[in-house]
Amino acid sequence: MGFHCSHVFSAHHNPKNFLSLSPVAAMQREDKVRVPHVLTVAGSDSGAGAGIQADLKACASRGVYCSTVITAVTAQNTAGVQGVNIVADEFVAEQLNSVLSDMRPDVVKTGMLPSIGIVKVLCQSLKEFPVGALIVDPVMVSTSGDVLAGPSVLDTFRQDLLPMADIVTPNLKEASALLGGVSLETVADMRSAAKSIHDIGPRNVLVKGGDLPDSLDAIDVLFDGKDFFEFRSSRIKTPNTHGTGCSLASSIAAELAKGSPMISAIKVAKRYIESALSYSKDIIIGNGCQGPFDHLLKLKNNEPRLHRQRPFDPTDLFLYAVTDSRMNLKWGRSITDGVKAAIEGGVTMIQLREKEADTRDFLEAAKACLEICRFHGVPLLINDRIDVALACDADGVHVGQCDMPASVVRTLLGPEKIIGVSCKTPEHAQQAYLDGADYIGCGGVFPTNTKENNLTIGLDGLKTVCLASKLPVVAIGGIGISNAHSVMDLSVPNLKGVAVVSALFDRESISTETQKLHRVLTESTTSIR
Ligand SMILES: Cc1ncc(COP(=O)(O)OP(=O)(O)O)c(N)n1
Ligand SMILES: Cc1ncsc1CCOP(=O)(O)O
Ligand SMILES: [Mg+2]
Repeated sequence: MGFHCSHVFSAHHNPKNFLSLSPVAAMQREDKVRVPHVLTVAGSDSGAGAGIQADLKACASRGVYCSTVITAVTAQNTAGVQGVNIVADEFVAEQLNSVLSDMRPDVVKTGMLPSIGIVKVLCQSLKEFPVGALIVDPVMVSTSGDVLAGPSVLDTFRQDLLPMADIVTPNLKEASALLGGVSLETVADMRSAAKSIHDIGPRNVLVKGGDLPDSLDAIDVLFDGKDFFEFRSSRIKTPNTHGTGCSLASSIAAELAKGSPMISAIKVAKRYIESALSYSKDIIIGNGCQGPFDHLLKLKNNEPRLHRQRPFDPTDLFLYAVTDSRMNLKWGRSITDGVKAAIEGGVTMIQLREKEADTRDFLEAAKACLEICRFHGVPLLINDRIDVALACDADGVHVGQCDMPASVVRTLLGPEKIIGVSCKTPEHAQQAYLDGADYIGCGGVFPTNTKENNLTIGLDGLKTVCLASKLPVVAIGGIGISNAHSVMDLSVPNLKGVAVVSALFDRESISTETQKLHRVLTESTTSIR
């Protein structure tokens, strides 16, 4: 099917057709955003640690679009390369034509180029469709020691490809191979290798010293034809380094595609790889001696114990405890003690609302509370502070009309986290729904001393907002044992519970008051049914 398709379009017969937009199509694009784009020309790694798959992940993680031309399909895992199937030159040419003629990548990055024909086809395509920058990662031997591009390709590499490159990024073995087998053991050797490779024609040469013996740092040397630059990063002790070369080159490509100058592109790319390696140092994927790393810095958090076990359930809003640093101070309690007592009394959701706390103390308290809440299966949200929520991986945040807009919070926190928004009017409720919130907090229902200058909307105001809201609602403001039933007696289906501060935390025994309030709420909801 794919074969037929590519021939039906026959892009390479008339590539200009792809480039000239009709006035209508051009107009439709006027208000659109052009995104930075890297094309990677490389081999596929079935283990997905290196090659095309690493390039895709690195670019995605750096916020750059990545298209792919596949030069070879390898059977590969964490133990090594078991097989290589080289793609025919003509089909590499067809892929190149398809992408270059239509999508206009800003930067081309090359990896495994396993045949002379493929190198020649690539050089030809780049002459036909020039790009902003060409990064050549001269992949010859895999980190497991398997040969990915034989010596026969080297001459074509040197004669045709390297003179077109804006930067070439050999490791010590590759630099040595490009120079006919010289031995490279010191930073001084790397410098002279960079200079010799520069004589072949690339604008910049980055010799990577990751394999340099006896060094605490990973040192890379750049020569730009005039000056030498050294880039150091700490050597991360981990077996999970498969694909670092490909990923570094594609990250440099990504930064160049965004418009960065070469030196800053290399600096940013190295920092990114260092963080990803450090984050991934303990992950286990595969049984071989060299595992992949986690480009997106996400996998570790999947440990079930550390994760919220279930998606947001509106019944969690039933008895929602909101902490208050001043009340804790008044009663001489820590935040964690307050949270423990509220859970003991039966709260169904917790929000840390610590307006006075220093950020560092707040984060530490949030982490400790999160551990307690995860253990008891109670969702924990952070009031106002998206940074703290992100740093401790809380279950969500609650924001008000003057805080960060919920749509921005959703982008920052991702699709799974719980987002609550304070609403006083039907318009607020409508906007919260459009912004991707999960619930709304509506109040102050009754007068309160906990939040200054807060407008009281009464039970009528609460009912109006509930009826206009497509989201579940929790009522807040001056609610306690004496009036909680009047809130629940409104019996609007999407009013799911009450959020309380002083009725729990400005009391001698948090757990006793929580139990009492829980009973009141249960009694009013059963009497409604
Ligand atoms: C459940 C719930 N509802 C409303 C609020 C109030 O949030 P906001 O309007 O942002 O005011 P502050 O709490 O930040 O003073 C809330 N915190 N929780
Ligand atoms: C944070 C907030 N938002 C609206 S009213 C309120 C304070 C609620 O505190 P209390 O339950 O002590 O009245
Ligand atoms: Mg707020």
